Amino acid sequence: MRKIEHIGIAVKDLEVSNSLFEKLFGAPPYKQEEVASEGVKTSFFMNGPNKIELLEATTPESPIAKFLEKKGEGIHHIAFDVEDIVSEIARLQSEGFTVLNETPKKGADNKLVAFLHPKGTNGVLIELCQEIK
Ligand SMILES: CC[C@H](C(=O)O)C(=O)SCCNC(=O)CCNC(=O)[C@H](O)C(C)(C)COP(=O)(O)OP(=O)(O)OC[C@H]1O[C@@H](n2cnc3c(N)ncnc32)[C@H](O)[C@@H]1OP(=O)(O)O
Ligand SMILES: [Co+2]
Repeated sequence: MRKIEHIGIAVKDLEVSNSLFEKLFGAPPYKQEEVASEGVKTSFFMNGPNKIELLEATTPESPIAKFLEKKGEGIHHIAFDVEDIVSEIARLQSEGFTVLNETPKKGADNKLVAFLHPKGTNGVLIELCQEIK
């Protein structure tokens, strides 16, 4: 893991939060994208070394919907940039972490992603991201 790729924030209403974070950062989101497989629509701010990802649920079954129900709006996950997600998954599994999807899946912002169960990482949901070249 080389650096934080993005911090994911669960929000109830993406449009409302886009306006709020545009005031905070002084710039609009540089990208908005729906990831149907995750039941989310997202917007990305700060197109640099550390990004902010806002996520709104698009289905009641979405992990974001469940999270909002249980915990309300707030930091949802921390994503780390990895060079080779397949070998990183194998390494983490050998270290005893629970990888929620052994096969990397297509995420937002042109990435392959995988997640670790928060129970094994002191209550913090960790996402691995590999840039699709
Ligand atoms: C891919 C697009 C985009 C990208 O960057 O490319 C994204 O980031 S998409 C983000 C949304 N997708 C995911 O989060 C996928 C991984 N998440 C999951 O598989 C689930 O959310 C899971 C397994 C973490 C929890 O699902 P479950 O059905 O078990 O929900 P529960 O409410 O029963 O939770 C069990 C237990 O975990 C705690 N929990 C849940 N979510 C989080 C979280 N984000 N951070 C910390 N802890 C979390 C929850 O509180 C429960 O704990 P307990 O002590 O039992 O109350
Ligand atoms: Co993410």
